[in-house]
Amino acid sequence: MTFIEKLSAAWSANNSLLCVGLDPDVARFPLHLQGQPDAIFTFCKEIIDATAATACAFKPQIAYFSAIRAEDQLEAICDYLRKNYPQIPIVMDAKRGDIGATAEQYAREAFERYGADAVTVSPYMGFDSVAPYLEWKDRGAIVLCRTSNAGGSDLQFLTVDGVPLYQHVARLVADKWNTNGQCALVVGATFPQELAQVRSIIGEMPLLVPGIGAQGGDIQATVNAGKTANGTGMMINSSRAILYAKPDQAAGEDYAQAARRVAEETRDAINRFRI
Ligand SMILES: O=C(O)c1cc(=O)[nH]c(=O)n1[C@@H]1O[C@H](COP(=O)(O)O)[C@@H](O)[C@H]1O
Repeated sequence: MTFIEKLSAAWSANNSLLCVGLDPDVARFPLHLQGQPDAIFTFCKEIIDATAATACAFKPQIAYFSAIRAEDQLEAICDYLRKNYPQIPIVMDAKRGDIGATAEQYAREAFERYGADAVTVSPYMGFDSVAPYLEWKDRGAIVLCRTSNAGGSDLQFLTVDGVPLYQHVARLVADKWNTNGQCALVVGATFPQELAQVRSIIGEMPLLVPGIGAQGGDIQATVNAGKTANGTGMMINSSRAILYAKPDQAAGEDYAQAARRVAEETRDAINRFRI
C-alpha cells in the first residue's frame, strides 16, 4: 500500500483529518516522567494510545529527539506505531534538503531506519534534491510550500515572473515532480487565502496543514480553504495543544486523557466543516 492509499484509508476509517504531532519537550512532561531514562518513549506511547482513534496520521518532529540524543526512542516509537497502528501513516517531520547523494542517505534514514511512510522536504535545492525520496515509490515526499510561520513570507512571498514563489512551488510539484503520485505539500493553517490558492493549483494532492492549536490558525477557514470535493485532502496537524493539554482536575484526568479529549474536540471541530 502506498503512502497516499494508506492516508486515504485512514481518513475514512477514523473519519478524521487530524494529524497528531509528536513534539516531545521533556521540560513540559508530567513530573512522574521527568528524569526517567525512557520518558520520551513512554510519553509518546501514552499519547499515541490515547489519540490513535482520532488521527489520520502521526507526525514525529525529529529535532525533539536528536537534540537530546534520543533517536533510539524515536526508533522505538516508530516500531510501536508500525506494530500497533499499522493503518495510520507515520510522517517524519525532518524538513530535509540537500544534494542528491546526501538526500539518498536522508531518505534511508526516514524510510529504512525509522520506517516512515512520508518525510517533509524543502524544495529550495530543486528537483535533484527531492528525486532520491521519490525513488521510494510507496513512500511520500511532503514539500514545503507556504509555511505557517510569519518569516515564511521573506522568500515564499517574493514575486517571481509575476507570481508569488510559493505558487511556483505548488505548480512545479503538481505538474512536474509528482510523476508517481506520491507528493504532498505543506501549507500553514495560518494562511487560509494561500491555502485556497494552493488547492486551486494542485487539484486533489494531499496537504499537510500545521498551524491550528498553539499557532492560532482558524479551523473553519482552514477546512473551507483546503478540503477537496469529497471533504478530505488534508492532514491538519496539531502538536502542543494536544500533547500539553491541561488535564481537567475536576474530572480526574491525566495528561493522556486530556490529550484524547482535545484531539477528539479538534477532530470534531474539523469535521463540522468538511461537508
Ligand atoms: O512541516 C511541518 O510540520 C511544519 C511546517 C510549518 O510550516 N509549520 C509548522 O509548524 N510545522 C511543524 O508543525 C508542528 C506545529 O506544532 P504546534 O504549533 O505545536 O501545533 C511543529 O512540529 C512544526 O515543526
